[in-house]
Amino acid sequence: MSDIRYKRVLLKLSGEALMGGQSFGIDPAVPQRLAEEIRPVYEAGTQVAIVVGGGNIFRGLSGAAAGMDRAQGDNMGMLATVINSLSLQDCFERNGMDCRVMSAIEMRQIAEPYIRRRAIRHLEKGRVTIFAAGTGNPYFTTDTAAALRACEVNAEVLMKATNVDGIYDADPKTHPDAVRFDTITYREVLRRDLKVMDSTSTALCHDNKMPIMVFDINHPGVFMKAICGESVGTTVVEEDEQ
Ligand SMILES: Nc1ncnc2c1ncn2[C@@H]1O[C@H](COP(=O)(O)OP(=O)(O)OP(=O)(O)O)[C@@H](O)[C@H]1O
Ligand SMILES: O=c1ccn([C@@H]2O[C@H](COP(=O)(O)O)[C@@H](O)[C@H]2O)c(=O)[nH]1
Repeated sequence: MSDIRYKRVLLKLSGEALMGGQSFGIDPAVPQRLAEEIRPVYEAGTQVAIVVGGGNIFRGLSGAAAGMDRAQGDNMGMLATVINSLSLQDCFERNGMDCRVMSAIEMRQIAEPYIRRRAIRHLEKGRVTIFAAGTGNPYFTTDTAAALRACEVNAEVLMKATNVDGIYDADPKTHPDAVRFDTITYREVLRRDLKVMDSTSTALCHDNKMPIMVFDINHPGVFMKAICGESVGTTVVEEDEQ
């Protein structure tokens, strides 16, 4: 294995991936596998911040499509991310990792409130630090929360761990002939309207020079490879880096 390249990263985990083989909720085997994926990185001393999605439980847009008030649905979606965060914390702790959950929406009995300086302190002490409840605002996504928190805690890279092995020229789930990029610029992701991340999160990363990597978390060892700077999916870069 090559040397560790990144000392502090923000890992965005798909909520949908937590379902495993189920159609809803959390398959306990998935947090366990994630713990096994993250532990070598934790033990190697890389500081790991995490944002997890909520798509396995609720998305505000789906609620709105069914006639619900959008902001109300988004609040439910943010609470879904808290459930996922607590599930991950429980599993990570059982796997010997120190872990804290910080919520963008105050719920002090079950999670610390998100305070940027405290978050950085947790990371400096080597605790896996999970940022729950998205940005705390409706009309956003956890991808945008991940971009925001990555910038706030001075992460070196935003790693989007998902169910696809990178960014394609079309959604590979609906276009089996789609072609994967090894690298692509932020502008190109936005221009082509590629949906692997929402445009707000891509723009935020671009404006703040936050590198993005997208890879398939279902490949064992992929997180450590990414931490070592190996090419494991797609990297989003500036024009002059291509
Ligand atoms: N051009 C593209 N390249 C790669 N994936 C794409 C593209 N367009 C759409 N996708 C889809 O984006 C999804 C990746 O994001 P993910 O499932 O992590 O979604 P999310 O909304 O961030 O997660 P969550 O489940 O937490 O709500 C894949 O399911 C993939 O099918
Ligand atoms: O800042 C945020 C983040 C999320 N939401 C709501 O939560 C769900 C789940 O997040 P995903 O990114 O889709 O996994 C999302 O659909 C929004 O409804 C939010 O309102 N604000």
